[in-house]
Amino acid sequence: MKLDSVVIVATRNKGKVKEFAHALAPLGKEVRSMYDYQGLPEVVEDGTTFAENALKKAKTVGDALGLPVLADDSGLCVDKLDGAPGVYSARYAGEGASDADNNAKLLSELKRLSEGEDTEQPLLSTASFVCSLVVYDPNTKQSIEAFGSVEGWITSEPAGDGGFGYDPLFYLPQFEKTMAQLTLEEKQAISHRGAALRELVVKLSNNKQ
Ligand SMILES: O=P(O)(O)OP(=O)(O)OP(=O)(O)OC[C@H]1O[C@@H](n2cnc3c(O)ncnc32)[C@H](O)[C@@H]1O
Ligand SMILES: [Mg+2]
Repeated sequence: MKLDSVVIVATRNKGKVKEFAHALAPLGKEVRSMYDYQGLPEVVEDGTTFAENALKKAKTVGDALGLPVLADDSGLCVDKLDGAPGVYSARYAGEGASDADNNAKLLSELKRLSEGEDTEQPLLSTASFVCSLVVYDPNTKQSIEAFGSVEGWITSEPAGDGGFGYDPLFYLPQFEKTMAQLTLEEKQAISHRGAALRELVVKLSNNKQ
């Protein structure tokens, strides 16, 4: 399997679309998303793992279009919250929640846990962003998977307006910045999605089917 010059990503997340378009442009690829096709089925993200949900997205959309499709299921795992919000990251504050709602919920959960601690710390917990990617070809039923992650801290002081989702709360000590303060290039070089995409490109180039 190999990626066509038009890469269809089974997503409705515009932040993801922007990152994939930016990352794949140097490889001569144009990115399309679910916004570019009419009448696609909704994907029910009821898997218990990121990989399961990514495969479900790629299969649902790939089967509907009859074309190979790339899908991304990703999220934030916060150590002090035992890995939450995890696969529920997009709907942490409820179905249809905005990024702002989810970020507010995350801060309130973490602040509740640190109540009574005598020192006021801006860094509330270690955390990781994780990303499962799957490319699925409905013609051969073959799928190829890749995974990436990045470690950081949740900060009580949101900063930056780049990226999307939980980026303003995800602090990277090595940069002394949040993910939302990085450029698209900088984010891609260190992010879960960047790492997963690099792994996927290697796997695809080694794949002879
Ligand atoms: O399912 P699709 O249509 O791809 O879009 P989505 O936004 O619902 O995406 P997910 O189901 O994979 O949920 C992942 C959530 O995790 C968060 N997330 C994932 N990657 C992120 C990133 O790079 N930066 C910040 N937050 C991220 C963000 O809140 C996402 O909504
Ligand atoms: Mg989703």
